[in-house]
Amino acid sequence: MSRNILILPGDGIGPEITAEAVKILEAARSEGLDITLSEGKVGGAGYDAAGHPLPAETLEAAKAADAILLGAVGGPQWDKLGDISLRPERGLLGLRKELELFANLRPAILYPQLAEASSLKPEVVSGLDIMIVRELTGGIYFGQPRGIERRDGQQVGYNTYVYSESEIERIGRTAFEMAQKRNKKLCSVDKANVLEVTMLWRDVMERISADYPDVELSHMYVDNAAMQLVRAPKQFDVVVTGNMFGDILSDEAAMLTGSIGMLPSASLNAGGQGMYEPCHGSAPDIAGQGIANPLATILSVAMMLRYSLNEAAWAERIEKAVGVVLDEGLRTADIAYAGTRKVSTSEMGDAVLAAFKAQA
Ligand SMILES: NC(=O)C1=CN([C@@H]2O[C@H](COP(=O)(O)OP(=O)(O)OC[C@H]3O[C@@H](n4cnc5c(N)ncnc54)[C@H](O)[C@@H]3O)[C@@H](O)[C@H]2O)C=CC1
Ligand SMILES: CC(C)CC(=O)C(=O)O
Ligand SMILES: [Mg+2]
Repeated sequence: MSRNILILPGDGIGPEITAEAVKILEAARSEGLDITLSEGKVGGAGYDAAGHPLPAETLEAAKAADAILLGAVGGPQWDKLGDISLRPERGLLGLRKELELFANLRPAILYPQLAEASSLKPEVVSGLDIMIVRELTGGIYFGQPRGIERRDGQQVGYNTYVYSESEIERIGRTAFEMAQKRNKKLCSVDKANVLEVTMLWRDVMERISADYPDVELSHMYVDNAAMQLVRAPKQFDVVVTGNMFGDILSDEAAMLTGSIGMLPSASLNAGGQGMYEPCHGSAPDIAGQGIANPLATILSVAMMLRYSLNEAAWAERIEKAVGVVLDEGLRTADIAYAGTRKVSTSEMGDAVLAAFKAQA
């Protein structure tokens, strides 16, 4: 049966990078992978077309899709919208919440060819392979109450950091299962020395660890984790953390792999449906210049094939194609250094496509 994939390019560099990833999906389809592609609008593009960052038509198509590929949302032209519920980022948050995509997997893997592009010394990062498991539908990004209001003659802004036991338990179990499939080491990152919500987080992680006796559970405060990630990142294998800490730590981890343009992600719900997107944003500073790195988006397609479509062999072909192109010395500007050949977004996409086809 044909699997139905919804493409949501979004804003800024979103359309540029998803176009390169779609080339790979179309090549796979022409070689026999049974998929159907359709496209929708989200974020600022959704607002401009339909007056809402998550148009009803897009939400309906997303619910019906077997998997979604999203570029990125946001941009300065929409930051001025007075009604914050209409801003592009709310479209993305709405999609995550409506589809209950609570488990966000962000693998920070250093391709050996990019050791020199990493922000850290090659010996500190060589062989780096961390899986960050970020809770995606709760925490401070969703907690109520939230708002900005006048109190005592001045404006006060507030958000609520809230997690229920069941929300912590389900992301915890996802992380323990991931650790079981990998190196049986799980580090839970919290701020349990200050925040009650993360004291509960730590207690739940401890309680459920009894069901995974083969996994070694450790705990780390988020400030220390941020420091350890740049001091000795290879001490981590699977990291589980809440929505905001995971957002921040994964951008930090991206730089260990050479660039934010290298980090793919999968956002999964309990039914295995998934949305796949690069970890970066819409990069308005480079949008329209044809210089964005499409590899995080292309690698997100590999994650889609592995996690939602159960097509690991196709996923491996994509990952291998990326390796071939890096071996050839091709680099977008963000990962270029002396001795490599700087290429545009579409040249990089075409090179990956050629390396992908060469494995047919
Ligand atoms: N998942 C999403 O759709 C996300 C959306 N955003 C939105 O994106 C907009 C810009 O946010 P920023 O904080 O600037 O984060 P950003 O991730 O868009 O950009 C940060 C820096 O990384 C660079 N960069 C990002 N992706 C790149 C790529 N593929 N290749 C080369 N360089 C790349 C950018 O040029 C910029 O200098 C905002 O509106 C923000 O809300 C931010 C993060 C995630
Ligand atoms: C809603 C997004 C802008 C949050 C984000 O930065 C991310 O998911 O990486
Ligand atoms: Mg982010």
